[in-house]
Amino acid sequence: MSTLADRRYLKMNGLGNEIVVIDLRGGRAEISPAEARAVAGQGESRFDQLMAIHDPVTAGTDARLLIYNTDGSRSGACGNGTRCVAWAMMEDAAVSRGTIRAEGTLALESEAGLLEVTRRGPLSFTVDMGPPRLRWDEIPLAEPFADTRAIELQVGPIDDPVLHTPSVVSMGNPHAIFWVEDPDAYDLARLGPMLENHPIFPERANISLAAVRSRDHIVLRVWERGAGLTRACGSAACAALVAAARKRLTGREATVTLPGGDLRIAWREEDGHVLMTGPVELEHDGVLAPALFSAAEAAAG
Ligand SMILES: N[C@@H](CCC[C@H](N)C(=O)O)C(=O)O
Repeated sequence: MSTLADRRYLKMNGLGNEIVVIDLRGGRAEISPAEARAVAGQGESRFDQLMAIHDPVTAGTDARLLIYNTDGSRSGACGNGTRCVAWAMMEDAAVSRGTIRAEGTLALESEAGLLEVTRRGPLSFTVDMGPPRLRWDEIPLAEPFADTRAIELQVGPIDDPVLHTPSVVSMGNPHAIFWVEDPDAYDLARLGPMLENHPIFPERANISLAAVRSRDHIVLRVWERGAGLTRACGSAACAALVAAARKRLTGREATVTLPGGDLRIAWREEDGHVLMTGPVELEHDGVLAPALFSAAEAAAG
């Protein structure tokens, strides 16, 4: 029987980015890709990202996060999900273990590094997403590019020239940002899978269409690696602000408007860290039914 069967979960969202939070502290095993897909495949526990809270490894941190996409793959970062985890660890009676906190910070380790989260209000959090990675081999790309503000991409079947010169940024996960006049004018459900799996991205990439409306306003739509079209992606919003500031299209602070709403992003001058502020919402809590996992176990042999 899966270690996830009968386990409590929280269904949350960050600007409509669907997040499931599961507490696996107490030495519980990591979730397998098949288990993640089994949870994602159910109506009630459907997610864009599953955030698994594990025991901390590094002294001085509060927890370690493992982040799963709908297709069972893992990601180093998830901005919207990290805010949801912080809410659960400060506010949910079970996950907070009786230490409900109306304010304060949490230090969360992800596979991409340390994420510090500060509570701003009952449903509002700021995540310090750390510095962006801008070198071609940090993103990573399959071949060297001296300047990642714009790379030349060979995309045979796409004839729109603006879709051949994305900016690329890693926020702990790979992002390609295509600069367009109107993100809604493109069929992102068709372009997304083609660009996500382009051979220049050996670890695939999150694909954004971005329009700069003013020095402090970007409009964004995102096709997420491993999850598809989502209503918001926090790390993509951070990547878009960094890329826009590097191209001198905006300053170092902007509101990023996604289909699910607004995030405020700041690229701090002093230490180069990117700060993301936005809301969370609890939709329901539930218990994962053992039956969810029989198919996953059968498939895993
Ligand atoms: N929605 C997330 C990012 C999710 C991770 C992504 N799909 C990946 O595989 O890198 C966010 O809010 O940052």
